[in-house]
Amino acid sequence: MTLHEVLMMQPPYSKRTGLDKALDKAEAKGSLAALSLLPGPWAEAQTREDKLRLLELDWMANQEGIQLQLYAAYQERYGDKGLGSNIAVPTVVMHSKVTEKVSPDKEPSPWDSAIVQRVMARVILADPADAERVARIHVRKEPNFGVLMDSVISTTDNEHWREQRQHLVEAFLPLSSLAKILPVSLARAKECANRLGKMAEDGPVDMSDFLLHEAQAQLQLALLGAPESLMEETNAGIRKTFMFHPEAKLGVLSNAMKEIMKVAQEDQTLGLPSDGCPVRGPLSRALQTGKFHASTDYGNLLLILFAGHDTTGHTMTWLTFELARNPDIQKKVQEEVDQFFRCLNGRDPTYQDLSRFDVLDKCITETLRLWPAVANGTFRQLQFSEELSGQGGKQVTLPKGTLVTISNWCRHRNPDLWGQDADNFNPWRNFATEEMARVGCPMAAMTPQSARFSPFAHNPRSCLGKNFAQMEMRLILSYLFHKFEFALAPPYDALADTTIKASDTNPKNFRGINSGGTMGPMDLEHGGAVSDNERYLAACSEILGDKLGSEPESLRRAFTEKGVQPGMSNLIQTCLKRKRPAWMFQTVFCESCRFANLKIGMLRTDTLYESCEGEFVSHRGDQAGLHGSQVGASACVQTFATACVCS
Ligand code: HEM
Repeated sequence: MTLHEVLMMQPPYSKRTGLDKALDKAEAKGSLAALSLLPGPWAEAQTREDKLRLLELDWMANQEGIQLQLYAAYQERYGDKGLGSNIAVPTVVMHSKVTEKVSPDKEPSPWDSAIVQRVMARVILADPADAERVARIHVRKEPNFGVLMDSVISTTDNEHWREQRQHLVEAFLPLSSLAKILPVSLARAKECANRLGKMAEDGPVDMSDFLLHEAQAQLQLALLGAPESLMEETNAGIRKTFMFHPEAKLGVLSNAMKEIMKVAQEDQTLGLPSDGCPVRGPLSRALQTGKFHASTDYGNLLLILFAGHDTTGHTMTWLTFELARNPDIQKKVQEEVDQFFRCLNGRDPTYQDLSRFDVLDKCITETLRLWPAVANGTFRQLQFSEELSGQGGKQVTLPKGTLVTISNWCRHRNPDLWGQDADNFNPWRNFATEEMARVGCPMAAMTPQSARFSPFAHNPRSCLGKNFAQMEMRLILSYLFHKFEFALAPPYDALADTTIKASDTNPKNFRGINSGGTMGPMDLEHGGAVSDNERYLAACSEILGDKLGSEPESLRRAFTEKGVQPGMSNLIQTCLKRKRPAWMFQTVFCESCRFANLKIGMLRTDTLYESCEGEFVSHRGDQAGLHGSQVGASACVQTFATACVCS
């Protein structure tokens, strides 16, 4: 099993055991210093109760996928530059931490890490100049992607990042790699248009699911060189696991990874440009030839299976959604793609041909602005102290180690940067030259970016897969808009003329759900919001007052009628009374298959407090039938279950 699969067994809301202690520790360690330097909700939190409520709301908003909208509401309420205000928020983070005691007979190593929760301050950088500068010079990541081990996206060691990046980048070179694998991508794009035609015969199609499937297919077939049968077998299962779908099955993701690794190891026809043979499945080849530790290869495959499909699938879904809402623009795209195919006069497009698009380019760029699939942008931890813009234009100095989120959401939606129509889809807006992608030429390697726009993050730690994403999106979308006209089916048709605002904190309204790292559309057919949003609504209304209209009042009444006091502190206290054991993980690597085994250990919460200084880990292992004997107070952790995929 992968750690991601184990996390899938967690309840939607973590048990808040120890939040009080964690807050004490954070205050004692100075981890909340940024909260007094920048505007934000903390200044209004008069009592300890208020502070705990803020932390609980932040956690719940995260679980609901609405955290960025909440931050936008904070910016409008507490900052003096609206969505352009740098603010600071208190938050509960999940950080990976090298564990000293995970195995008594073994020295700690970077990949023996546990996921720990801490209370910390997070700065949301929204001032465009500050955002760009910090992204470019503070390359060090926050350690919040522990599930991905020490992969290129997650490593906090800048040298290790550089080595991986230099090695993997060859698979994404526009002319020497992508142009060579385009025929595989193209064949799948044609197939996808046929597939949609058949599906549409039975009525409306869930385009989000369809496009996520196609993006996963493109990734496996073209970049990883996997056989079609393996792709079809694993596609849906991998996606369900990543989205914590209720039908997701344990072991599906790890078995798929094992099979894909096997192909990468055994298929002699795979090649990178530098191998001097035809380029095929270049990314699989790159994953095999890096000479990195197995934890790095494992993390990179896991990362690529997720980031390589989810981002692109969501971007294409948002684009289709916006064109369905804007039939005039859709018509212009259709005219352009029809003309594109006419010019080809029956031959297949090449990579260079993709440079002919203009309207489609503009629509993709506008989609990346309005609905940035990676809406969080990037998470950094300051490598040295940094001066940036505070309230009233005053410069403030943030200490080294401060957590900084260079969020795309607020900068991409800021009317001061984009005009009063910032919440609307307008591909004709005045994008700067450096914001537009150039696809199909050597310049395609450039990252589309500016101070106000960074859908793929800023260089040097920008997206590695952007060139592939730009290529596959143009292929898929040109075939789809050549063949089909898209309209919104019920219940989505009700959204035809609505403006979806960046700071709408009501989880019941249609919105982007930013969960698991990417922002996809809310599913109106299967219950809408993720979970439990009455608690979120009540907490949100306590903190943002009238932001949610009258609804919270009726909820409050409903709570009172049932004899339940609304307010998060009750929930926290209830959890505190129930002392539950917690879980810890260690991943070790099999000598023969270099693949991961996950060891699952159980911790006593009281022991954990002593050993981990107020940090806590909690998982619902008991619900997954992973019972083990509880260890004595003297030992910190006992490994009792090993899930090996090499058998
Ligand atoms: C529209 C599609 C995509 C968008 C909007 C996107 C966006 C991003 C963003 C914002 C980051 C920075 C994240 C962070 O710092 O935490 C990133 C990193 C990354 N992306 Fe993408 N991505 C897309 C497609 C892809 C694809 C198709 C792949 C692989 C096949 C990929 C692979 C990566 C990798 C490996 C990194 C880490 C780079 C590093 O840290 O040096 N992405 N992406």
